[in-house]
Amino acid sequence: MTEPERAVPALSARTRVVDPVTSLLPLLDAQSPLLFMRRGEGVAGLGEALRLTFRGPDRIARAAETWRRVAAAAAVDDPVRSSGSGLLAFGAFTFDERSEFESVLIVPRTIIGRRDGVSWVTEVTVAGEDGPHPTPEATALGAEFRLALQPGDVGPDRFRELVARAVERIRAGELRKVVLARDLVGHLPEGGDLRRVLVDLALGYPDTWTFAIDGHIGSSPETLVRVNHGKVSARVLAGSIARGADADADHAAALRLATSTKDLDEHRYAVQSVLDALGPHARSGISASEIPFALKLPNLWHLATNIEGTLSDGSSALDLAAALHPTAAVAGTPTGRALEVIRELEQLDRGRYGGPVGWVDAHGDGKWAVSLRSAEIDAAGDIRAYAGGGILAASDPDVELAETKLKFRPIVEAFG
Ligand SMILES: C=C(O[C@H]1C=CC=C(C(=O)O)[C@@H]1O)C(=O)O
Repeated sequence: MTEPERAVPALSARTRVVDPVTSLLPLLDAQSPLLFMRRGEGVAGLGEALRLTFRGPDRIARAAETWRRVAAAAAVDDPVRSSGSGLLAFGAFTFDERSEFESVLIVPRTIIGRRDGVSWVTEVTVAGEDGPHPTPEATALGAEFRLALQPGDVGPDRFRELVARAVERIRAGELRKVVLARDLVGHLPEGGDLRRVLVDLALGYPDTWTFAIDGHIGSSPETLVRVNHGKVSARVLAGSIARGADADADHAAALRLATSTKDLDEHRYAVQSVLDALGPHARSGISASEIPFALKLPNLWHLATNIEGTLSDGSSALDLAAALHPTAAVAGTPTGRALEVIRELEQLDRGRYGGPVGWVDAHGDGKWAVSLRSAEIDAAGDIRAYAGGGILAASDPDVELAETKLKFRPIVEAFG
């Protein structure tokens, strides 16, 4: 059944340069922060001028189409012309089309941006409404809190069992790779200031995308897709190993990862899925380094490949997120079979974990990460965090469990 085209409001966005903002974090709303930031630069949002929600199989493509119409109907005055200035929508999309969670695009009333030493504020007005714009004002962080996240629906033993079952099915030839995840749960104390969690994530993992969108927060090292003036880029991650305890052990770990057939295979599937999805949108070619490099994070080494190209069809960053999701870094190979196996074995609602999170502007430029190292926090304060790993024929359940512990570290420590 096709959904009737929804009416879109006429938005006006006006951007102005402001005095340098030293940190975006104290400006955020403590309970419903909106943020997409890396190395201190990025965008933050206050209030909501527009909230669009999507569900089902075409949720990302429909969001891209609706956003195209919102942007076409909008009046944008943007003298700053930086990445993230002007009109934009933050978005968070579910991993699975069957999720109970909503996929959202949110246009804040006020957007604060920071890049290359320039800070700006964009005020968004909805035609026919001239409600007050929230004033970006730094406020003191609320009381510190510590909470211990506990095993959720897929506890450690069950996860090991699921990995073993997945390995059997891969060895039987049903599929080549599947990404299985497990969960941790907890409860946010009444009035808990989520900016405390974001500060820890941003300080502990400065080279990752720290995000907070519609109660979904995390720090992801993986760039799903970035579009800037017709150029497209992505960073694919898949294949992981623990950091070593000292410099020699650390170097040896990176070398082990870079020469591990299992991890190189796991990585190859993830890169191929991104090249296949981007290829039709960049006819003059997409370039990817032949050999992945080892990306150092505070908790892990990952195999990483940077991908670049020039768009040939005017796709927006959100169109490309729709084409790319789910990559083999979060689903598996072949995709359809991997999704079925994930549903059957995990029986978890991943929410927006593993889905695209980021922003798109009125020109279609934008930055989207794959939500990893992340958690859902609902209105009642219930928290569910997720971490997973790519399973192949050679996977060992104990090793995979240990890897998820490392992947949980950013979010566990930020809450703890
Ligand atoms: C699925 C996750 O990581 C993906 C991204 C990087 C490395 C991965 C791996 O080595 O398994 C996963 O594909 C996660 O962090 O929950």
